[in-house]
Amino acid sequence: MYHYVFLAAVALLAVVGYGVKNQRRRSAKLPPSPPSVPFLGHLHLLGPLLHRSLHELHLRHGTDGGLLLLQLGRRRTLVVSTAAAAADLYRNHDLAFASRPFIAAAHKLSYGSKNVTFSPFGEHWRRAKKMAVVHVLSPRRVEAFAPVRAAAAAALVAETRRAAAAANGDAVELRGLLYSYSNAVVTRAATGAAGTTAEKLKQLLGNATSLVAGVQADDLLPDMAAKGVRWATGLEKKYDATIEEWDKFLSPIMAEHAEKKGEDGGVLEEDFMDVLLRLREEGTDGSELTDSHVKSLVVDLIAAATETTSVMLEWTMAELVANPRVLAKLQDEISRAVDGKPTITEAEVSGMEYLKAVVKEVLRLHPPAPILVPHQSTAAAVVQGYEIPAKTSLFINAWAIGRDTAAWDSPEEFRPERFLASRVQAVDFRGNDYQLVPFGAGRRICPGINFAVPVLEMALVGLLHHFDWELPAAGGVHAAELDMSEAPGLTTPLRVPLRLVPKCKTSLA
Ligand code: HEM
Repeated sequence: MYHYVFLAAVALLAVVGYGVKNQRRRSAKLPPSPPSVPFLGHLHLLGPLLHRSLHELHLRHGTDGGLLLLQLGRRRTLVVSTAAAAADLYRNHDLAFASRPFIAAAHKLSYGSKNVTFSPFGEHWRRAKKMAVVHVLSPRRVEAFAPVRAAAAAALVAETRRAAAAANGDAVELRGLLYSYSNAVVTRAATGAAGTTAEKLKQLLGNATSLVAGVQADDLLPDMAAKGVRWATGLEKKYDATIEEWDKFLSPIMAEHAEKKGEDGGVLEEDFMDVLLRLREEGTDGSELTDSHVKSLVVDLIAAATETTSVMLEWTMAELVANPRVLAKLQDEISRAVDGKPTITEAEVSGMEYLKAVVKEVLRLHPPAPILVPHQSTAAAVVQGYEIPAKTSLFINAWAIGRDTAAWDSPEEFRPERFLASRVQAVDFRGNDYQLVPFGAGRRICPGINFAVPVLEMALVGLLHHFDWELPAAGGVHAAELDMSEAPGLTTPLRVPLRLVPKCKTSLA
C-alpha cells in the first residue's frame, strides 16, 4: 500500500515539475514538439517500432531543421531525422552529446557501466574506447582473425547444407544459422570459446538483451521511485541473477586465460580477453582494469557484435530474394571472383564492388540499431538554430536518415547501383557521410566496423556461392510480396523469420 501512495506522490510531483518546465520552455527557442500530456509527455505517441513512430512524428511536426523535441516520460529527448541535422550535430556538437542516459538494466548488466557502450562520457569511457579501438579491434588484430572467420563461414555453409538435406526440398529457417555463425565468430575472438561454451554464451546473451529492451521504469520515474518499482516487480532480482550467472561463467574462463598466458610462446593469436589481461599487466592503458572491468568489456563486445551482425545478414538475404535481379548480379560477381578455385580469400572478397554496394544498401534501409544507442548531452548547445538544454537525451534516427529525400533519390527503392554511381560512390558508413550512419559517427561511433564488415562479407559469399535461394513454393509468396515488416527489440529483425529453400550448387563446403 505504502508503495502505491509513494508512486502517486511521485507522479504528482512530476506533473507539477512538468508544468514549471513548460513555463520555462516558452522563453527559449526550442525545436518543434507535438502537443503533450502530463507525466507521459509524448510517450503515448510512440508505437513498438520506435524509429517508425519517430519518423511519422518528424514528418508531421518536425520537418523544419530535421529536429523534434519530445518529452518521453521524464526524459527530454532530441530526435534527429535528416542528414543535414545529423551533419550539424556531429560536426559542431558531438562533444556536448557524447554521453549516455542512465538505464538501470544496462548499468547493472555492465558491472556498473564499466564497459564502453553504456559508460557515461568521461575518463573511464575514453580509456575503455581507446583500448577497444587501438588494442582489441585494431586493423592488425582484426586481420589476424581471418582464419576464425573462414572456419565459421565454412561451418555456416556445412550447417546450411545439412539443414537443406534434412528439409528435403522444403524451406529452411535462416535466423538460427545466422545467429550461431555471428556468435561463433565473436565468442571465439573474444574468449577463444567454441562448442558448448559458445552455446552457453549465446543463452546468457539472450537473457541479458531481453532485460534491456523496451521502456523502463527509470524512463518514467525519478531514480528512487524507479528503483522501488524494480524492487516491487522483481526486476532488480532478475538483474542480479543474470549478472551472477555471467560472472559464474566468465570467472573460470578468465582464470584459464591467466594460467595459459605465455604457454604457446606467442604462436596463437591473442583473443580479446588475452589482450585486456596483458594490458592490465603492462599497466599502461589498462592500469585500472579490475576483473569486473575485463568481464564487462568482454560481454560488451560479444553483445554489441552478435545480434547486429546476424540481423543484418537476415535482412540482406531477404532483400536479395525479394530482388532476384540483384541476387543474380551478385552471384555472378562472386562466381567470377571464385573462378573455379576451391576457396576465396578475404582480400579477393574485399575487392567485390557490387557486394560492397549491396551491404551499404541494406545498412541504409535496415540499420540493425535504427536509432543507434541513445546519447545524452552534458552541455547546452544550439543545433540548427534551436537551443537544446544540457541533460537532453538524443535519438539519431539512422533509419529515417537513410530515407531522407533531400539526401537520397527514390529512397524506398532497393538499388545497390546507387553506390556505384560517381556522385554517391564515395558515400560510406564509416562516420564521414552523415546520410549513412548505421554505425553512428563522431566520438561514439561503433569501434567494431572493421570487425563486422568481413564477417558479413564472408558469410554472404559462402551462402551465395554454394547455394541458389528460392522462396518456398508452398506459401505461394512471390518475391515482391515477401513480408518485410519488422519486430521491435534492441535490434530490429524481420518480424517473421526468413524461410528460404537452399538449392546446393556445389558439392563441397
Ligand atoms: C553490423 C554490425 C554492427 C552494427 C550495425 C553496429 C552498430 C552500432 C551502433 C549503431 C552503435 C552506437 C553508436 C552511437 O551510440 O552513436 C554501436 C556501438 C558500439 N559497437 Fe557496434 N555495430 C556492429 C558491430 C559491432 C562489432 C562487431 C563490435 C565489436 C566486436 C561492436 C562494438 C561496439 C561497441 C563497443 C560500441 C559502443 C561504442 C561507444 O559507446 O563508444 N559493434 N555499434
